[in-house]
Amino acid sequence: MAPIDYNKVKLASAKHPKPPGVKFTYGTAGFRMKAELLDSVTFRVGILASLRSKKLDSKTIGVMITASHNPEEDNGVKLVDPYGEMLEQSWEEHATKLANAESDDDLVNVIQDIIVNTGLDGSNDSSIVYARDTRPSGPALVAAVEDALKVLGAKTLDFGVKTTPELHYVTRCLNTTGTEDAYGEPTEEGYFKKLGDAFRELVERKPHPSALTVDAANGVGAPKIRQLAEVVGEFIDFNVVNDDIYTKGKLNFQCGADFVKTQQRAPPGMNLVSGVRACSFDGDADRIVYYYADEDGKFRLLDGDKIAGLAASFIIDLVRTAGLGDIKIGVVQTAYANGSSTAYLTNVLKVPVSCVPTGVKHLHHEAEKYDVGVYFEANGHGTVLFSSHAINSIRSAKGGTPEQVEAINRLSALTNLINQTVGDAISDMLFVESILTNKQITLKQWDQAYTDLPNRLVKVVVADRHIFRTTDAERKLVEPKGLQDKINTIVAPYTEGRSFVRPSGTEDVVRVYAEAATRQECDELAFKIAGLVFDEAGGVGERPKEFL
Ligand SMILES: CC(=O)N[C@H]1[C@@H](OP(=O)(O)O)O[C@H](CO)[C@@H](O)[C@@H]1O
Ligand SMILES: [Mg+2]
Repeated sequence: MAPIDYNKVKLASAKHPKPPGVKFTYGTAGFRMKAELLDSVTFRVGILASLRSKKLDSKTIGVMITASHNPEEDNGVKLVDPYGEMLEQSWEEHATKLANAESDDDLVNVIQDIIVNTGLDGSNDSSIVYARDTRPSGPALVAAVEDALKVLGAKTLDFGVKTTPELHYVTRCLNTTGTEDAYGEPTEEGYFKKLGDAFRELVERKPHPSALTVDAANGVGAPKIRQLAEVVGEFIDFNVVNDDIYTKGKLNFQCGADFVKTQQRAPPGMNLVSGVRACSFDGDADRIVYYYADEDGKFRLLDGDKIAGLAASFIIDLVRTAGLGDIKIGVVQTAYANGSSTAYLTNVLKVPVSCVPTGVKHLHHEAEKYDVGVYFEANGHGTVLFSSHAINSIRSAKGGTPEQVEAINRLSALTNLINQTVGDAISDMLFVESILTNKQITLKQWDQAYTDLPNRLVKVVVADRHIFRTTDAERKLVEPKGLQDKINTIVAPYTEGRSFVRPSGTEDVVRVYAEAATRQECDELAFKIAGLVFDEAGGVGERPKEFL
């Protein structure tokens, strides 16, 4: 217990000056931008982490240095709350204010304001765990965080080069060790052992599938899959590609989950012939998409929506077989979920589906409302949350018949296999593999659950995207006034047509999404709506072109 020494803070801060005039915002994914602009930001995020820990009775806070699927020259930093969740939203504003303090004196003022506003005790102890992905800019940014933590006397644990979900996992473990909510061993070995044991429980005694090609985006997922292979290698062969974490410029370049989802094709160089099973991680391994080539060699994507459908149908069957009918299952999506996936969940699986605004924190919170909440963004970020009611029901269930006992054991293993703190490419991959193994189905059979409607996502650059305001989980525009009526008129004649417009939370663009019964109708619709937005809302640069 020691009060904050503001002179020391100022001296340390002087070594991490804020680039004048730059405006920083703690957004959906924390701070993210060109790495060269981030030194002062990471130093200050170190301060914020310590304050957050002081506020929460010295619980351990996580700091992750990553820019996920962004280009290699970018980096970013975000905080993880004690149970492995994203930083509480009300603190995002404190993060933004700290990052934007122009001088060392301003910084001290902002710290003092945060202390007063949040009623925290500045002399409390603080505890921080931090990690980074494989970006070359990572070590220097970690050093900036360490400078801040040192000056505030925080207890620290350097978790090294890790995936984002590993950091979320360890943060929760550190805060629950010795309690009845104990989440696991707070080490990387503990993480792999937890996943490995659960996977073994789910797949042993079943015929193994063929090898899985894993595109690691030339990122941190590559070394981690090798470590995973040491614990699950007897059940599954991984063929890791795009695993070069050393050559400059390769991270996320023409590979990874974001490339595959947006380009709707395999990474160049991957030999995706019929019969190959493949998946892609993103740069910090918290997203995954699957894909394969059909008999004609045509690329087929199994995105986050398909994973949600597979997961929900598997869990519904297990819960039913286990006789645990009081466990209520729900699925959470965003407006970007393919209309066919929503129809499949609603009409075939008959499971409640909620639609929430874009961004994992919205999905996570909504999923907490169910006993078992499955959430996935179409881009492949998602997980399954089991409420304490569900976990208690599963753990205390006995089961009469062998089928019941087996279903209960499977559900219990799933609660350990699935990383419930955040979407996790490694955990989600093992989850999907265990379902495919249990059902003894191929990627093609999984794909046949429903057929995606052709869809297109277009970016439109406008003078000021902040004039766009939405409602109804971002599916309707409230402002600019009158624009939604015009969109409705354009969409109306299209079979199964749907289109919505919203400002991006991570890029300076407006996103236009469209889907319709055929590729041609979909592209025509996307083109018309993008053109409408450009014409009516101050489009900048080139007017959106027709898709050929
Ligand atoms: C259409 C789309 O994929 N949007 C992404 C993107 O958000 P935007 O607000 O659309 O820029 O980045 C978010 C953070 O990574 C991710 O959660 C989200 O799914
Ligand atoms: Mg990511």
